[in-house]
Amino acid sequence: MNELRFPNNRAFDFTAIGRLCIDLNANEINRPMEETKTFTKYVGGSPANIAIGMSRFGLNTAFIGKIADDQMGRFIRGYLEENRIDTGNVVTDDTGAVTGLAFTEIKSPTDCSILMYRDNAADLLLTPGEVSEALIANTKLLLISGTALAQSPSREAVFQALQYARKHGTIVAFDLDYRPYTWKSQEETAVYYNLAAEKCDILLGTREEFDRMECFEQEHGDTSTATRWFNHSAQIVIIKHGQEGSIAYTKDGASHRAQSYPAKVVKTFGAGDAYASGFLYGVMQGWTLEKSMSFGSASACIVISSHSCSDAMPGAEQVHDYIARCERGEIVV
Ligand SMILES: Nc1ncnc2c1ncn2[C@@H]1O[C@H](COP(=O)(O)OP(=O)(O)O)[C@@H](O)[C@H]1O
Ligand SMILES: O=C(O)C[C@@H](O)[C@H](O)C(=O)COP(=O)(O)O
Repeated sequence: MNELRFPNNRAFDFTAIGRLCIDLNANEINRPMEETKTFTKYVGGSPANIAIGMSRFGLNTAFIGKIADDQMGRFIRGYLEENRIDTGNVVTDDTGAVTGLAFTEIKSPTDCSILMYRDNAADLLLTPGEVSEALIANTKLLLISGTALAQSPSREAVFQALQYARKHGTIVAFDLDYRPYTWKSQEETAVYYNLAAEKCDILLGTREEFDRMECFEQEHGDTSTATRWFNHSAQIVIIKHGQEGSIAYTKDGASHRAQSYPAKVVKTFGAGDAYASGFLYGVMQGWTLEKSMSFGSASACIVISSHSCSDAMPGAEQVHDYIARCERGEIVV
């Protein structure tokens, strides 16, 4: 059973902290990057995608992050505002840092990769002093994301946000979102991931991401992962297994396995972000874990059947409709 109690009477349902970037998704799909000539620009960055998803579900959403003082940074701010996300805590960098870029290569629906350009990226320059205690105190659910832990000062900014969340009883979800870029070593990654994860109420990651975080542990496996984090603050641990679905554990010892829905896949990236927003939305509505996981899984299908991640984030009606169509056998792959 889900024992989480979200605080009442807060202006914001959801706040995400971390990366605001640009995705440049290949227009000529099903071919390698060497043969790709044109791209479509979207707002990207895993926490940005999740925040956009939450806002499309109708939640009052805010973002804490840092953008470059350039055309890309202004594009990101404008897109968040168009999507009714509060940008009062999105700071503009004044050091000449740039916007992180993710060029996506779509070789086939199952063979996708990302070429990241993240030298001197503005998002990693967020400082602890730029994290608003008032906003976190006025938020029901805070999302942190692993990549922001990769470098100072954004690493300290996330720990400061965690401290404010604990102080004010704000629930924290941690999407492990491990990206090899910007981390220096496996040990560094594991140490900071562990320090953050032990302070969080909900953990979401793929099996590979949990393995990386738990590289100092002897035992690897979904059950031992869940037990380990329940000895800290976690109430819910979700382990995602791609097309094989996902498994959720709750602190009372229950677990639930969700199958994925059929999808006409264009590209695989964006699945995790859409799943996270769908699942967290469900949990915030007080739905059962089963229903929340199904909603996340269907939301993931909608995004992987589309060209973008952020722009394709669905509204709630669209997700309910997708589930209904799957149940009627209308989506055949
Ligand atoms: N090929 C697929 N077909 C249908 N659903 C998928 C597929 N890949 C992923 N999903 C859904 O998205 C969820 C998250 O995907 P996963 O690949 O595990 O995460 P990430 O994108 O973070 O690596 C899965 O639990 C599943 O419900
Ligand atoms: O997170 C990024 O910087 C890139 C994302 O915007 C990108 O679209 C993506 O890879 C999403 O990945 P996933 O949801 O973890 O599959």
